[in-house]
Amino acid sequence: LLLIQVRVMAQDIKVQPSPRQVNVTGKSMTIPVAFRLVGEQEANPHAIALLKQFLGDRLGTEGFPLYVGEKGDRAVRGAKRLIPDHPEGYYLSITDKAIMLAGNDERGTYYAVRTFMQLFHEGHLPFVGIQDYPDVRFRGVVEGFYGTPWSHEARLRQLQFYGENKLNTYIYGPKDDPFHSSPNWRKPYPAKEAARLAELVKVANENEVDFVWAIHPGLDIRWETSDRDSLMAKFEHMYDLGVRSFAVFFDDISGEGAKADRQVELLNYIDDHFVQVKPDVTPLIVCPTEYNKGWARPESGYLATIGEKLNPSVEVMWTGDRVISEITREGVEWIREQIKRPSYIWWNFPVSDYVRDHLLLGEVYGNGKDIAGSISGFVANPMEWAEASKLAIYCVADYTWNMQSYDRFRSWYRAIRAIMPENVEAFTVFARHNSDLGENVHRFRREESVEIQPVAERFMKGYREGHYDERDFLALQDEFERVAEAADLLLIDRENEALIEEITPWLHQFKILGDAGQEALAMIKAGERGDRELFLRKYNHVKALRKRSYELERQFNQNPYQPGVKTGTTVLQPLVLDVFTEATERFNRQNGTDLPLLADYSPCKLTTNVPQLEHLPLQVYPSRVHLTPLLEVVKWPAGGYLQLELDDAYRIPGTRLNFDVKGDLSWGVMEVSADGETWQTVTLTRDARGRLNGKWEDTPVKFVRFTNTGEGEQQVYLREFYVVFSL
Ligand SMILES: CNC(=O)C[C@@H]1[C@H](O)[C@H](O)[C@@H](CO)N1CCCc1ccc(F)cc1
Repeated sequence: LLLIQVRVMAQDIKVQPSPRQVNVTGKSMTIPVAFRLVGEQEANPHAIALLKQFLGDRLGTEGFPLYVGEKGDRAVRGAKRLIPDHPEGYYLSITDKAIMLAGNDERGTYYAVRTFMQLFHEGHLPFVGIQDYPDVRFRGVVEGFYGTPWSHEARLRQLQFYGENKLNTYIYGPKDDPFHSSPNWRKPYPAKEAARLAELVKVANENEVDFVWAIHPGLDIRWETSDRDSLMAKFEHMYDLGVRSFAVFFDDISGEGAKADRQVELLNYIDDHFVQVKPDVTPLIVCPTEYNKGWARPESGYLATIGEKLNPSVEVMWTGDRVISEITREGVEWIREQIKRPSYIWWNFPVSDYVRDHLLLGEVYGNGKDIAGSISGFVANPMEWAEASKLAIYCVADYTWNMQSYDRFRSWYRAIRAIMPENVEAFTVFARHNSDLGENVHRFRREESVEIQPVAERFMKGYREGHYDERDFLALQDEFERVAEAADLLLIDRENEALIEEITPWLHQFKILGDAGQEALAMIKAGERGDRELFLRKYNHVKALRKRSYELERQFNQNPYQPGVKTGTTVLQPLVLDVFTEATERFNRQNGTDLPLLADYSPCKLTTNVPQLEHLPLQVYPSRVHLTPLLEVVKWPAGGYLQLELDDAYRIPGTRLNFDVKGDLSWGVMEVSADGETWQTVTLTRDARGRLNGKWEDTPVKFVRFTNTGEGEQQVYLREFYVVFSL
C-alpha cells in the first residue's frame, strides 16, 4: 500500500452538506485497490448496498479494513464514544490503519457512506475524522403544488437525489391528484398507480427517504364514522403498499372540513388507532387550515385548539408569517407558542403555481440560521418542473443539515455543478436571470440579475443624459452575448435531458432576449453614427424578435392562470425595451420619422364608439386580453359597440362578459370576424353567476365585438370582459 503523503487541507474536504466537525491530519493515501468489508451482517443493508454499488469488486474479503455498522454493532464497537448521540448522526474515520463508518442509527451509517463517497478525490483518500449530524430532524420536499403532478420517472430521480444529499423526507401530496384529494381520497389506487407508489416506497427506502403519503379530505369530508373509516381504510391500503409515514392536509379548504375540534378528533383517532398501534409508522403530520400567520384568526381559537387538544406526537406544518414567506426565528417561536410544539415547516419555495410563466432558479436565502431549535421539519414545496426544482432543493439540503455553515451563494453554485456539471457556466448565466417572480398575488419577490443590474441602471441613466460610459455599454453587450450563448449551449445539452426538456421554452425565450439585447445596443451605435440604413435594420430585427417572443408566449406553457414563458423580467427585458424606446425616439427626432415604438406593439387594439370606453386600458397577456373593469355605470347607447382587433387570426377558446345586469342581454350581440367585413354571431350562455360565456372554435378570427343592437341606451357595469385566444 503506497502511502503517498499528499497534503490535504480542511477546505479540500468537499462534502455537501457540510459536516459539523471535520479533523484533518493533512495527510492522505492513495485509494486502496481492495477493501476488506467488516460488519456486513449487522450494518444497515441499504448502506452496504450503496458501498457495494460504489466500490464494486474492490470490496471483498481481502484488503484495507473497512468497518461499517451502527452504534452497538461489533464492527464499530471501538468508535462507541465518538459517534454523535443524535438521530442520523455518524462518525467517520480514515487512517493509515483502517476506515470506519459508524452510524448512531441505521440512517447515520448510510450518511457515513454518502460522506465517504464524497471524500474520494483525485485518486486519494484524506486521513480524516468526522463527527456529523443534521440540525433539522425531517428534511426534504413536499410535492404539494397545484398543477401537473410530477411524473413517476421524475419522482424516482428525485428520491435518488434526496439520498445523495441527505434529505430524508418526501411528502406525496399533489393537489391535483384525485386519489389524494376530493372526491377520490376514499378510493384505493387502481392497480397501475398502486404499483407505481409501491415502487416509489421501495426506492425511497433504498435512499433512506421516508415516503410520506398525504391525504387531503377536507373539501368534502363528513364528520361521521363512515368517512373516518374510509380514511383509515385508505391508510391501511397505503400501508399494505409499504407506506410507513402519513400526513393529513387540511389546507385551502373552508366550511365543515375546516373545524378545528373536528379535525383534532379525527387526527387523534388516527394517531391512537393507527400510528401508535403499528410498530413502524413515523409520527403523523398535519397541515392545518390556518397554516400561516397571515391567515391565523386568534378569535377563531383554531390554533389554540390544535395546541391544546392535538396529541403531542402529531407534527404540525406551517408556511411562516404568510403563505409564501421567509422563515424567521421570531416567526417560528410565535407559532411554537400557539401549537405547543415545534412546527414542521412547509416552505412555499420554489413553488411557482401562482407565477407559472416564471422559473425560480435563484438562491435559497432569507430563512433564519437560528431556527433549528424551534422546528421539527423543513420541507420545500417545489415547482411542477421537477429537475429545475433541484437547484433550490439542493440548497435546502445544505441549509437544513448544517444551518450555521450555510452559504447561499456557495451552495447555489455547487447545486449548479451537481445538476449540470458539463455546462456550469451556461446554466449559471441562465439561472441568474430566471429567479424573480415578477408582480404576484403574494407579493413575494426574489433577487435577479444581481451582478448586471447596477451596470444596466447606470448605463440607462447615462444614455438618457447623453453621456454613458463605454465600459458599461461593453459590459451589457457582453452579458447579452453570454445570454445568447448560454441558451444555445443548453439547448443542445444532453447530460440532463429531462431538465432541458422542462426548460426548453424558457431557453428559446432566453435566446431571443440575448439577441434582442445585442441588437438594441447596436441601434444606439447606428444612431450615433447617423447610419440610417443600419439603424432600420437593427430596429426591424428587434421588432421581429419581439414578435417571435410573443408567439412563443402563446404557444408554450399554456395554462388558465399565468400562461406563457417569461425570462429576465426584472432587469434584462426592461433594459431592452428602454434602450429600444430611447434609441427609436432619438432616431425619430433626428430624422423626422415616426417609427412606432415597441410599447405600441400589442396583440390587441380596442376601438369603440361608447365614450366611456374610449380609453379603457387593456390587460394584455400572451393568450388572453382583459378589459379593465369599470366601477361606474356605463351608458351604452343604441348602436354602441366595443371592438377588439387581434394582431393575428386566432381561435377563441373562451370569452366572458359580466355586465352585472339583472335582465337578459337580448339587446346585445357578440360577433367575430376574420376580415372586419363579414361577421358571425357568437352564442353566449349565462352561467350560475349571471356571467355570459362564449367561444369560437371555427375558422380563426381577428376581430371580436359586442354591440347594443337594441332600440335604446342601456346602463351596465363592466365587471368583467375578457377574450382568450390561441393559435
Ligand atoms: C400549505 N399549503 C399551501 O400552501 C396550499 C397551496 C398549495 O400548496 C400551493 O402550492 C401553495 C402556493 O401557491 N399554496 C397556495 C395557496 C394560496 C391560496 C389559497 C387560497 C386562496 F384563496 C388564495 C391563495
